Amino acid sequence: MSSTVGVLGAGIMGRGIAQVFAAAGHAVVLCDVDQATAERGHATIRAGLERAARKGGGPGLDLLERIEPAGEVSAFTGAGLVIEAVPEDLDLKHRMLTDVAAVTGRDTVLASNTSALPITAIAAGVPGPERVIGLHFFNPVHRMDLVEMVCGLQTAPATETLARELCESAGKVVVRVSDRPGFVTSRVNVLIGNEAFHMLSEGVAGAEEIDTALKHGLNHPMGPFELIDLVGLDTRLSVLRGLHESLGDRFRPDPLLVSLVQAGRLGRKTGHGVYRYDENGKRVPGSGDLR
Ligand SMILES: NC(=O)c1ccc[n+]([C@@H]2O[C@H](COP(=O)([O-])OP(=O)(O)OC[C@H]3O[C@@H](n4cnc5c(N)ncnc54)[C@H](O)[C@@H]3O)[C@@H](O)[C@H]2O)c1
Repeated sequence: MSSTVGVLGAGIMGRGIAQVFAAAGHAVVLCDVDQATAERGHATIRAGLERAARKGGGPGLDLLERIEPAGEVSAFTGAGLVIEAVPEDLDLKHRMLTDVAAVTGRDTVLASNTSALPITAIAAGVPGPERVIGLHFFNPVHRMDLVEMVCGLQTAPATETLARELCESAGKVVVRVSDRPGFVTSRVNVLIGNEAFHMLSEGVAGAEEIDTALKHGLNHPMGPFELIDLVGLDTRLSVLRGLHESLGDRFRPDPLLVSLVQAGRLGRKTGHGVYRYDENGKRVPGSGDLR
């Protein structure tokens, strides 16, 4: 089987996934809506590696040569594994994997990095649904070891084996979970984040105080608002909406989160979410002043 890995979507997650597979020695094709967007993704990976190298860390710049930007899914022909990391939208993901299925061999594993959408529904109607699986990576991908491997009703055991082997070859710890809404991690994580917004809206404490309390009192490595700004408020809202629909009222998105997304405050990627960030991505002191 080919060890070439295709990544569809050169956003936050796609770039991270491309980087870790390239760092593990795989050839990677990184595809987005067009060539220019894919090349911007490649340049962003380079900038991150250069930043890490200046601080004396990171895997080095050599891996960039193994990442080929592409503007068409036809570039995935010959890949052993293709992972989609396009926005959290069932129809879009289903459409994209159907397009990828048309240009890849029947033994290519087709994976979705969805945070919470059902793999069985994404796979339904994709030619060869037995090769579709969920591979849920975590942000930032180069620092977070876990991959939740989500098996849909149609996922074949051979698909599981190949997907596990490839993820482990990139140094990941793989946990197999069933195809239930939110899997394990998203289900817990979005509840914590939503509760943090409820507390902020009720005036229990300010954003910085809530973040500090969970880091220092509950040993969370990041506060819930720091994490939401990293993940993207739009992504978090999509996940909550999906879980609200499937699991009921306890996942109803907090109105403040909805308003922030409507205002375009999507987190670090737009420079403003719960907190504000300067042009170097540094948090502006005192900017967590939402009430
Ligand atoms: N952000 C996180 O922390 C995180 C963590 C785990 C999983 N996820 C999941 O990963 C997926 C991607 O999230 P993200 O945060 O990287 O999103 P993002 O908005 O940063 O990136 C999405 C990318 O997909 C591209 N895209 C959109 N439509 C496309 C198309 N038709 N063809 C090719 N590319 C297309 C966009 O141009 C963009 O580059 C989502 O399903 C999300 O739920 C996100």
